[in-house]
Amino acid sequence: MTNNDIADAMDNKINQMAKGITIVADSNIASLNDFFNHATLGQLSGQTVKIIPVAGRDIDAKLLSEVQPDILLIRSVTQVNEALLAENHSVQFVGSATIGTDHVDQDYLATRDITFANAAGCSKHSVAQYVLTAILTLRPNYWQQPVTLGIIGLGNIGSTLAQYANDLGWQVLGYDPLLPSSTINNASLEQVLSQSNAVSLHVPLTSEKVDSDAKGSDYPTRHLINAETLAMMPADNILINSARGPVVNENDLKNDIAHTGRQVVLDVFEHEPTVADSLLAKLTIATPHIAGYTLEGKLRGTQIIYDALCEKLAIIPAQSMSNLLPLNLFLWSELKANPDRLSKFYDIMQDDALLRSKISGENPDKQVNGADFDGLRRDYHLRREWQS
Ligand SMILES: NC(=O)C1=CN([C@@H]2O[C@H](COP(=O)(O)OP(=O)(O)OC[C@H]3O[C@@H](n4cnc5c(N)ncnc54)[C@H](O)[C@@H]3O)[C@@H](O)[C@H]2O)C=CC1
Ligand SMILES: O=C(O)C(=O)[C@H](O)COP(=O)(O)O
Repeated sequence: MTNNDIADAMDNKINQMAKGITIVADSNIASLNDFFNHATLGQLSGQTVKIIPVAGRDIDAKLLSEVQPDILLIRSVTQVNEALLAENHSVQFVGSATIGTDHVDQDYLATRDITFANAAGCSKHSVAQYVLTAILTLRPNYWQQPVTLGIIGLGNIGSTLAQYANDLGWQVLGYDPLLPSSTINNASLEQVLSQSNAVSLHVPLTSEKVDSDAKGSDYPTRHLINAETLAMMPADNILINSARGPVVNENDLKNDIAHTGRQVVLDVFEHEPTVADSLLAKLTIATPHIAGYTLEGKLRGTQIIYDALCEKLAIIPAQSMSNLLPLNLFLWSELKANPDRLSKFYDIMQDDALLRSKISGENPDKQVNGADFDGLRRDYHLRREWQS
């Protein structure tokens, strides 16, 4: 690019901004049009707003090169990196309405001076409630008896789950090498795996550090659960993964279940969005990456990136999820007093049955295919977050 080209590109950009804001957004973002419209952005910034909703997996380099949007709003299924943005010269803000950020190359965005925001903590109660529901559906006696819950990763979700566990009178054994020790961060990985009745994973997906690569972690989580760590778990210890699929080595998991008969609950899968029947058939509960999919969890995700965009545009937010939420009658105190109402609060076995119904008998590989997995997520039923 010559200096003249750069000057032309900048002129084009200034003209475009004068015309308005163009947003390409994952159509699965909850209440997209309620948060991102002329009244909530345009009037305040003095620009028109054009929003282009696209299925998350269809947001690609070609589209972003043709449309040249100013804003990109995504969820977890869009990989944001140099390959996606190399031919785009316009994006100034990327917002992901998710907690996880493993799909975003934040270092690359920084080299392009693109602001990034994610929705930290947005569905922490929803995911914690999913985990409790799974455990208490499989072991209803745990409502009344002493239980040791192992939690790996004690950030927003893990620590919220620990609060519910303490509220039920359970003991928590937690492991998080990146946080100081505490009443819940109180054990080694081996102790958590070997001494709990159920172990739940709440870590981000991270890889090993390679040479001086700053992206890796000193405590990588990819395949953290493998043949060696599974061997530390007694056979009657439940394993729950609602973090990211590749945290668990699925081949090792299949072997472990074949030998131990362990009860395993997966919401996320190593080869998502496809799920092989050879794995699904061995799982006690399987759901299509919906642990955080309550109305509240999804709306909070949208709210957080909307607020971050308003900050970027230097405008005061004009929309709030409280305007969009219907009355919520699901009270944690009521459920605790009436454990038999659990399936009315959240019927996790219905989600399990829907996923299993997508196994195609005609397909020799027998698997849930990606379109069906994504369809279940797109058309997910209304689920509410329990209130404290
Ligand atoms: N299934 C679903 O619907 C959802 C899944 N998630 C997943 O859950 C993950 C956790 O979410 P949050 O708790 O909100 O994240 P967070 O960032 O608040 O906490 C993650 C914790 O994991 C710890 N950690 C990192 N490496 C570790 C290791 N090797 N061993 C033990 N601990 C380690 C960190 O120190 C941190 O405290 C997200 O990164 C996302 O991938 C999040 C929301 C919904
Ligand atoms: O927040 C996260 O991290 C999640 O895993 C999401 O709840 C999953 O949602 P999608 O972005 O995949 O819809």
